Amino acid sequence: MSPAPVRGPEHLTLALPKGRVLAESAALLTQAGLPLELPGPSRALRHEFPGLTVLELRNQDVPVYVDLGVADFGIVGKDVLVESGRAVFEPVDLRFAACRLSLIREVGAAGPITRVATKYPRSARAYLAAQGIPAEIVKLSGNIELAALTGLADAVVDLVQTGGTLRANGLEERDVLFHSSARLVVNRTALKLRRERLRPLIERLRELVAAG
Ligand SMILES: Nc1ncnc2c1ncn2[C@@H]1O[C@H](COP(=O)(O)OP(=O)(O)OP(=O)(O)O)[C@@H](O)[C@H]1O
Ligand SMILES: O=P(O)(O)OC[C@H]1O[C@H](OP(=O)(O)OP(=O)(O)O)[C@H](O)[C@@H]1O
Repeated sequence: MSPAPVRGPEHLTLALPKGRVLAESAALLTQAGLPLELPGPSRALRHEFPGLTVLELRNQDVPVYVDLGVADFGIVGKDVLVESGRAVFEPVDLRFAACRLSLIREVGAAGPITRVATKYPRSARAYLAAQGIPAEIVKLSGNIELAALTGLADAVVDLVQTGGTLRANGLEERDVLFHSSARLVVNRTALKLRRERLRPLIERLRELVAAG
């Protein structure tokens, strides 16, 4: 493990997820005054700007980097944050990437739920326990809806936004576990050590979100 570079309190390290959250995060942070111009398609995983390092991560890794303090702050979906179980400070609901985590079955499916497929086992387990449903949970990595279509599972827990994926596949939403949107997350120690930069940034993001 190479030692982490020593950075002064004026330097910030930001964790951003690849994928659908990236572009809007970069646009919002630019509006908030960060010197952030991510390159187009590139294999680079770390980008350096004046006073700012940006790490490009998988969604699930953002809470890990922020909680362990390798990144001072980041942006990630509430769904991923809940699933991570990490108690990072979550000062701003950024409102974009809005969707919900739902229980889904084939249209008209009846009978008990005995096996549930999901990318969100922790959230699914908590929900099933609260409902008193003693189902097995199968962790999958993507295209979760296919598990209900193929009989791998008799229900799935997955994200719904427009409902287009459900309609296209003869599935229906039976319950909503919780609503999700992108969140600003901040390492608690960094908030103290780098407060002169992080506090104004949090305030600016709050204002931008409130202004819609
Ligand atoms: N259809 C959707 N509409 C709106 N927001 C969504 C939708 N699907 C996912 N999201 C939100 O955007 C986040 C990132 O989604 P994305 O599709 O980029 O991740 P992914 O490619 O499935 O994840 P990874 O490859 O990192 O496992 C999700 O965690 C969720 O908060
Ligand atoms: O209600 P909708 O508007 O159809 O959106 C929901 C779909 O969007 C996400 O998938 P995504 O397109 O990111 O593909 P993925 O399964 O590879 O994550 C999610 O997993 C659902 O499948």
